[in-house]
Amino acid sequence: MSGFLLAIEGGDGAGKATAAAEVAARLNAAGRTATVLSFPRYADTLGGHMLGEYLGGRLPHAASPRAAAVLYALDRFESAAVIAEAAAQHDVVVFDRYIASNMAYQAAQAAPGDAREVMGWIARLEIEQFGLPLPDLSVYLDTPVEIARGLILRKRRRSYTDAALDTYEADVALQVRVRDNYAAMAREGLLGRWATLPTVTAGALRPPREIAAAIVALVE
Ligand SMILES: Nc1ncnc2c1ncn2[C@@H]1O[C@H](COP(=O)(O)OP(=O)(O)O)[C@@H](O)[C@H]1O
Ligand SMILES: Cc1cn([C@H]2C[C@H](O)[C@@H](COP(=O)(O)OP(=O)(O)O)O2)c(=O)[nH]c1=O
Repeated sequence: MSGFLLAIEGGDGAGKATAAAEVAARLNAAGRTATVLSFPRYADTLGGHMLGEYLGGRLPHAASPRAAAVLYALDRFESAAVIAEAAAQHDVVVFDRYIASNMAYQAAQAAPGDAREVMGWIARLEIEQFGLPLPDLSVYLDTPVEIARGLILRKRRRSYTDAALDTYEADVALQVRVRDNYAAMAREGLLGRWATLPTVTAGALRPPREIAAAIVALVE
């Protein structure tokens, strides 16, 4: 594998998909080759299909954090060849969510005393057992929960649900714990190097091109 693996991370509605697309466009315009891989890959893997059922509330039982984590990890495990191919053919592969998403979200749903253990368990599952590559850099898009919520409501309809907010997005307390978990991962350098990028200055969202330029500067 040769390409630089850049993970864009953050809560729901933080602006990850927008930033990932802009970063790839900027890199391509500057003569580098870049591509975006978005996880979960709902339409492309068995794990992704099951996750669509789960997030759309169509599975009969709630899954425990570790069980849900296995589905997300399976979606990436099934995508290993696609990741390797993307990295072989591009200078930069931009992930719109990667392993840290699983750690942040599933630990946020574990019992408080079990959260750290769940994060470590997921990292070991995905890196050591499933053999997925570590990212070279993870960028945490730091968007306040109330602004992110407004952005979620602007998103187009998702493939797996007709609801404006999916099961996770509807839960504000969960989104706050997700933020805390990302902050801890970035502070402690779990899964490698991190950069935290505030997307709001003086109460206003920074334009996507400015956010993308800051990310490209970090990659370079
Ligand atoms: N920096 C920004 N300024 C204004 N609108 C944005 C910005 N980033 C994202 N959006 C809009 O907010 C919505 C959610 O953004 P998206 O990138 O899909 O978030 P995520 O992938 O983190 O869930 C989309 O409608 C998108 O066009
Ligand atoms: C990729 C990934 C996502 N998630 C969570 C975060 C989101 O709340 C949810 C769906 O991912 P998301 O990227 O928000 O999909 P969409 O933009 O189509 O709504 O899954 C995990 O818990 N683990 C993972 O590994």
